Amino acid sequence: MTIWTPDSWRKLPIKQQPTYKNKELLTSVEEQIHSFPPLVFAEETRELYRQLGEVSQGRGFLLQGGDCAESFADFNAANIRDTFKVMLQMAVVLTFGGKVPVTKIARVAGQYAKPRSADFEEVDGVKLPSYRGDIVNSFEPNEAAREPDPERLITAYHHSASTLNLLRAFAQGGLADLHQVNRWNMSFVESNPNRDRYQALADQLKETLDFMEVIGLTSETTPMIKETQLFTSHEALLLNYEQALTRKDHLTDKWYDCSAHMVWIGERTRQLDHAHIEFFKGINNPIGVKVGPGMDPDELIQLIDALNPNNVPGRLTLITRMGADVLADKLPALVKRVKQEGRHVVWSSDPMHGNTIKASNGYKTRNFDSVLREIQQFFAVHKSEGTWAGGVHFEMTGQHVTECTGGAYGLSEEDLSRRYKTQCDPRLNADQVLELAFLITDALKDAR
Ligand SMILES: O=C[C@H](O)[C@H](O)COP(=O)(O)O
Ligand SMILES: C=C(OP(=O)(O)O)C(=O)O
Ligand SMILES: [Mn+2]
Repeated sequence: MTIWTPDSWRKLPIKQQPTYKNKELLTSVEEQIHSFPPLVFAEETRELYRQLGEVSQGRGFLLQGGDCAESFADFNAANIRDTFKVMLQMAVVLTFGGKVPVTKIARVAGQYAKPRSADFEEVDGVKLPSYRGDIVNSFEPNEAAREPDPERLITAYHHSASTLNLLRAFAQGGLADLHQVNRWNMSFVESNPNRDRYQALADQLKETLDFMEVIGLTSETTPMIKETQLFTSHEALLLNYEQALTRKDHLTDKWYDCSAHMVWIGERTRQLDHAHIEFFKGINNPIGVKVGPGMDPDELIQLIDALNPNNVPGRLTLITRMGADVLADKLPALVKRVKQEGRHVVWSSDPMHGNTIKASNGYKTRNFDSVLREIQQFFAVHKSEGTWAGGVHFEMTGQHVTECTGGAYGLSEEDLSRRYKTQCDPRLNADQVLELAFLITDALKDAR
């Protein structure tokens, strides 16, 4: 048996890594990042681990969401604030409507690296190396911009640090006040074409807050009303970056990847004998793995054995991304087997990545109804298997983009060109994703 070290992954095959021309510069960048402060503190990560342990036992629900790919160009206070706001709005709806504590993890402050289906892509008739996320190369459609640049690792680190700094300030500094979140939700409901479906829940929430106020549970007397906790996460794709931020925690003498509270392995890099699985074995963060339609029950058990050999609740989140038409066929066997073997996992549904389509006008998109259908089926499967549908994982933004079709405003394929801003996959906009939160509360309440 080999001994795990933060760099033991380097001996194994690895997919989806950029090829840098300047290796010396790369090494020097890795050393610099290694000397930088960690982005998160191990103790916060342990708190998330504990909460996910509760989720795995059916006593909580996980809400994870954010950009497919954060971008350096969109790095500003308004974007960070709007992501924070919409996460909170959804969490309040799910907590109140589903009557269950909600753990919030954003895809933020480090979600910069993208695995791609192909090494090359065609932009306006020109064949170019694929864009692999701002931490690797530039979205600009020209050959020079697409060259992987090691300095981008440092830029990504600094952007992540300031993003996290602002998120922490928002979480503790008053922006998370429940009364405020409720006002945002009321205004969402009032202007929504489907307001009749959402009004009752919004009214009940308002009445509850009013009642709490009357009996003295106010923002002044009750810190829980005005503060919140938002954890960070990203796909830990570039293992050199993750290694540079992996630190030994002196309280416990254990290794933590301090680039985010939670990190996950993508669908394209979860081969059992490859580098990503090796790296994840040794870090003590709560971790996730994407599980696509190609997964079979034996392989899943081997994956769980590798990543959570001691079967600790909270350690492992399985993020299923099957596609609305495939889920009913593929998920039950996986869920049955994991249950039969008594493995503690958080089952979370990513209803985005199995439902990506190309619109007739060429845009990569997803339809609101397919997304909703995948989530509903996810709940239905867990209901019939007697397991807990533990969470949802969205690609979303607080911005009013037009990247996914459908929703209350009936976005059509023709609307996509109006505000199609994503640098990778299409995100649900603030209205669409909040609508989903309202629409899944019944399934959540029923599951409970
Ligand atoms: O976010 C996920 C992947 O990076 C993305 O879906 C890949 O997209 P592609 O198939 O266009 O490469
Ligand atoms: C790359 C992603 O997903 P998957 O690995 O499931 O394709 C993603 O979450 O952006
Ligand atoms: Mn994506």
